[in-house]
Amino acid sequence: MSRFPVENIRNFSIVAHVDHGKSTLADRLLELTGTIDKTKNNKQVLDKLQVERERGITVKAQTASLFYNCEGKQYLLNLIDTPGHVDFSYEVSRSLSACQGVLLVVDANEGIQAQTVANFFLAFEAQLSVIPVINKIDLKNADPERVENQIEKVFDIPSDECIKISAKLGTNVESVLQAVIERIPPPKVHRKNPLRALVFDSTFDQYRGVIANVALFDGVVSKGDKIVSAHTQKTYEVNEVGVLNPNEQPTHKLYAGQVGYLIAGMKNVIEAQIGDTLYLHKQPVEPLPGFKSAKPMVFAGMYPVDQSEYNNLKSAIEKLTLNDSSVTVHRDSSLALGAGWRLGFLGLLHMEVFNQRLEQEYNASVILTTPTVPYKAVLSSSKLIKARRAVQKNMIFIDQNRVMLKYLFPLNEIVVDFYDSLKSLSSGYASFDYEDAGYQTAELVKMDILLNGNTVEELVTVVHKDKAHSIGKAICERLKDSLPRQLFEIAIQAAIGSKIIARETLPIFKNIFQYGGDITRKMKLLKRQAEGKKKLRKIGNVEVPKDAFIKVLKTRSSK
Ligand SMILES: Nc1nc2c(ncn2[C@@H]2O[C@H](COP(=O)(O)OP(=O)(O)OP(=O)(O)O)[C@@H](O)[C@H]2O)c(=O)[nH]1
Repeated sequence: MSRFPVENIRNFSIVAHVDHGKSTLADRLLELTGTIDKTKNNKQVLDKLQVERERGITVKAQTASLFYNCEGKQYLLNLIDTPGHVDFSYEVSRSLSACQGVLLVVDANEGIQAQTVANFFLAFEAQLSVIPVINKIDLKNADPERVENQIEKVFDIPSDECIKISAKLGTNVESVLQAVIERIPPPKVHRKNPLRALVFDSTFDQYRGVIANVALFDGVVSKGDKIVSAHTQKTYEVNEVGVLNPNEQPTHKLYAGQVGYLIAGMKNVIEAQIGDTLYLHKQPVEPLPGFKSAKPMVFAGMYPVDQSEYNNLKSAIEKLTLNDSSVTVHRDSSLALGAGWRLGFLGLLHMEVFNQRLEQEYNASVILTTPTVPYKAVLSSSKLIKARRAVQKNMIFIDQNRVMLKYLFPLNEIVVDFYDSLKSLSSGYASFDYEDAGYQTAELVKMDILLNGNTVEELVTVVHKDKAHSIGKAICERLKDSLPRQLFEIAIQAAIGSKIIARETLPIFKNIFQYGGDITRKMKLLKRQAEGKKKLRKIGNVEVPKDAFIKVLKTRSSK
């Protein structure tokens, strides 16, 4: 790694609105620099997680070091591919701390969207060089000139600085690499100073412990060095250092200005804080500023399906939060569900992805309660508190066809279904981003869902008074559709305090043996029923499959 003096290093991120083509551009850059084989059908190579491949979205920022020859000089380019969805913007802001520039990718057909604006300002505030890249110029409806004008108008970047490419076909991608070298400055670091390494991400490997992604601001770190964590003041020996290429490739050393990984026998989340500074033993330094902590917007209770799984789930949550530090975790317990946690997420998609990763990567089976947002309640006998609707704050025309509107919304009106409704109403044209605007007063009620008179803890929710009836009715109808019939009638009710506001009745189950028929079919049915029982939760004497909770959650979204 000593072959790369600081002036031959460029650290940059790819940022964009969701689906504008970041991961596809990253594939082409990996191919062009020979990091991955060009002959293979490479698709979103840096999206390594199963959940990313299944959903076709990036949820985790990924780092790759590329080696590139330009005019006789060898460059080391450290690329960080970031997620586009608003729920994962915390990943973006952290990644930018290890960079001096960004490629701001904009779809040549869709033009500037909400996360394009949000990401531009993240980069601008961090004083990074911004290279606008207009992607998908191969599309029939592409209009790169219109997008150039938008970029000039909204971001004040001269249109001749835009690079027009097709990441899919590879058209003009080489000029992106040229621009990275010419327009992004090398990092401002000092190799002769004592080591200062920022931990900007980390993952947990079952055999090797914590693998920390580090950006070196000063000095050098070598295998065998004794290092100290500024956060815990614990000392460790470095077992391995290296670069991600895009898989781990050990190197004996990492030098200031470089980005790579480090393994030093850290075993848990408390030892490996994201934002921590590592320095050499006996050479203490002023720690780097670290990161603002993420502010969770959506909260849900999480419990093991089976209480004997509590410790396994605890360890799975700890390992996964190491890789996703934006999730907040507090111990919680419920009479009905036993011991569990209250988790805070940045949005509903974030919650779904976290749950899916727990199931896929840690084989955990969990019950999640209805997501809620935080409230501050002032107990008062008078009716002073008035509900507030969205209030328009301002309106800016981006060009003839596009307008940017700012509103003040109650958070619970937007986290669940707002984005989907906006997309369908605008035929996919409108996009959306949000930030916290503090607490407001509102008329809210706590709504219980009862099965034969017993409260279903997972479905207790806070709703606006005016919407309680329609949401309660929809939940009861959906529960009726998704609950299996049982040997007795079930009353499904929505209640506010002692007042019932909606009711459905699930009729009695008819035994399959009444119909006679093929014995093997009956055995199959019984076997399936027995397997299904493992995933059942008993509420009073009513058995509720886990799927039913998920279906009901989705009902709430559509109301
Ligand atoms: N026609 C065309 N399609 C492209 C181009 N670049 C990307 N795509 C397609 O656009 C879709 C989204 O591309 P991705 O690279 O996954 O987008 P992304 O910005 O990484 O998405 P997120 O990480 O989820 O935000 C995929 O179906 C790509 O095949 C391009 O240059 N031309």
